[in-house]
Amino acid sequence: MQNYSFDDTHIIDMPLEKVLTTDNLQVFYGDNHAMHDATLEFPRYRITALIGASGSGKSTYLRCLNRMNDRIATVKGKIMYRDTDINSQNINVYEVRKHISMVFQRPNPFAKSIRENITFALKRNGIKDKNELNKRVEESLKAAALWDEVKDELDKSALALSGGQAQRLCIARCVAMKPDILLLDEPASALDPISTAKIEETLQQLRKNYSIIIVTHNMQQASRIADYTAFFHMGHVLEFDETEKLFTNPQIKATEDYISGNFG
Ligand SMILES: Nc1ncnc2c1ncn2[C@@H]1O[C@H](COP(=O)(O)OP(=O)(O)OP(=O)(O)O)[C@@H](O)[C@H]1O
Repeated sequence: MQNYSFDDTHIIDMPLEKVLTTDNLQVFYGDNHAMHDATLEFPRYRITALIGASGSGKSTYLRCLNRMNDRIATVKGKIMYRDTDINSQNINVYEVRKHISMVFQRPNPFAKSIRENITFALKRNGIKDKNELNKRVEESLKAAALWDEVKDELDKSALALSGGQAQRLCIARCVAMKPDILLLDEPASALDPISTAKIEETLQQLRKNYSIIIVTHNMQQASRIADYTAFFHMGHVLEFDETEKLFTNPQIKATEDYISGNFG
């Protein structure tokens, strides 16, 4: 692979209201310094895509944002959310995850009914009122564009759903807790094109009420849905800009080579 300078970067300051920022974020898996100095600002009510080749550090970075790397890696630097550094030691990570929720690559519904997939965390957080629970089930399934398909079978097993439906259920499960930020790690990579399109539509709708950060390998997907895009290369963020600018007029050679398929 061609050597690109890690000093040559183009990272814009976020002109919109910020929902989350990382300041000099670094991640170590033992001796492997997997993420170097990631300093980024994420906008509220927008979609930001993280792109880059396999192993460039996208998932590593994303997992830091709601402390999913605890016990796996050493994470240094600041992650500022509502004036609090959520990367500091004294933070309750379960509280963090109520505000910053993660959807994984493979749909992972619980072996419970569709309804219970949604209500499980709500009940654990003290919501017992049946009407409130029913309301949250309906609202979150509607937000994830799944309600019309499952409203008559809420008590059936979630394991009977298709992959695309199961992934939308996982999104609904997050949304039911009313987080601020949704993190998605390649949520459509295991899905067919129709299910992928449905997930993309769902994310476009969710963007009105949530701030979304999505890892994707799919550059068309990033250019279709993301307002801002960050390009990762070998554990460095080399470029961050409005998606349209990054794809039509990249400022960094590595980004240009990656998006034009001349990488490696
Ligand atoms: N749990 C882990 N333990 C040790 N090293 C890890 C772990 N997860 C990732 N790494 C290493 O961190 C680096 C970045 O990997 P990461 O999975 O974050 O990249 P990525 O850009 O998300 O790749 P992909 O697109 O293939 O998912 C790689 O060198 C990888 O081997």
